[in-house]
Amino acid sequence: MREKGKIAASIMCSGFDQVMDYVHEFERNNIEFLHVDVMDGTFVPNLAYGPDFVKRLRKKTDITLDCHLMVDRAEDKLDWFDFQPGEHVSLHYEGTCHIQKCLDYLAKKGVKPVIAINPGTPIQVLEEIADYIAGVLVLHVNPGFAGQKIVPHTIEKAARIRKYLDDLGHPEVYIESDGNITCENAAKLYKNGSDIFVAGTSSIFREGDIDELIMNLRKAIGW
Ligand SMILES: O=C(CO)[C@H](O)[C@H](O)COP(=O)(O)O
Repeated sequence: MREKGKIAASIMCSGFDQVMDYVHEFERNNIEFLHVDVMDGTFVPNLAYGPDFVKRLRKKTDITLDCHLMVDRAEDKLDWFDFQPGEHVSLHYEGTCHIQKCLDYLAKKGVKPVIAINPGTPIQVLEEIADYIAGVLVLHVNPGFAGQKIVPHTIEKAARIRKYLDDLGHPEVYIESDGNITCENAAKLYKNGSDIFVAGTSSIFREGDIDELIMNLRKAIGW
């Protein structure tokens, strides 16, 4: 039987003054992960949370952090965050020439290493690193900004990734979907094999009752 989908709430979508209010709502709703976007202004054309924010946030909540590093040369920056065992950290295939070394570094720290791939990156890049990853973060938008529209082919790309990982002998590697995860897109992606859903302005960070918004997304992903 297929497991229910999990939610990674994208804290970048909360506004600085509301971060902890949202975190408390997510704790009350048993949200599985807090997705923290780290942006360096070169890998993506935007700036977002840095190491101090990550270190403070982990002290304030028991929800598992799921840090998405949208940075160039991740190998120079991994030490800055003091990542803890059990946390999930995604690194972009496109952002470093030393991806295997970076993934290995995370695994040795007890962190779940996740590879992130942009919409235009072919799934075959997973072949050489499938042994070193716990998950694949599939970008359904070109990363950098909330509120974008899904790149259409990425919906079936999730299904191709699931099959590719299974064929490589890695059914345990999960798929996480990020970018324009509306309830409608989430339902299609869940059907195509995605396991974790980054919830941003398209689903839970919008006008309305937060419990209801979360429940609507949960219903789309097998609850
Ligand atoms: O990674 C991101 C942007 O690069 C955000 O986490 C995500 O896209 C926000 O969600 P939404 O697309 O629903 O606003």
